Amino acid sequence: MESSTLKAYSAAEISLHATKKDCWLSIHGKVYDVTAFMEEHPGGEEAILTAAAAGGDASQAFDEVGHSSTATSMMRSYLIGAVEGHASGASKPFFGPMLSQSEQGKPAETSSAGAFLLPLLVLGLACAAWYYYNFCAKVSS
Ligand code: HEM
Repeated sequence: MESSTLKAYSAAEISLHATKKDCWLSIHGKVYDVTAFMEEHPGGEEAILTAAAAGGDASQAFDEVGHSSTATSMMRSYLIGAVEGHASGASKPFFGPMLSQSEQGKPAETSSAGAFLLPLLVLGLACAAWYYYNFCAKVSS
């Protein structure tokens, strides 16, 4: 994968770039130079600078905002490297938390209940139609 060709940066090095004119962030094991993006960031410069000043690891802050898929695809343009020793981070899927939630949460139950009710509904309608046509046939004859 691309992560193997990325340059590795230590957490200490990333934290040195925490100003408006030179700002790096690490998000899920990848390093982004967001200097050029800060002014355009819809969430404001401050949000990014605060995350950078806090040591550069903005993974949690980024996830908590619930950034859109547009935001995640924009990140690619600012990617400059990977965090040193963060092997799992590079391969960790971004949607991991969301997937595990739906695996154990209510959405799964709802969909299996729906899958069970639909055939019952079809069967019910078929029985009603059968009864209706039989009844009509008896009345008309
Ligand atoms: C490379 C990193 C980042 C990119 C590309 C990015 C991109 C974006 C984009 C495109 C939006 C508009 C809403 C959306 O599409 O989700 C947004 C909103 C926002 N972002 Fe970021 N963002 C980054 C990092 C961060 C970080 C580190 C924080 C720290 C807290 C942050 C906080 C916010 C906030 C507060 C909003 C506003 C949400 C709202 O008003 O609903 N972002 N960001």
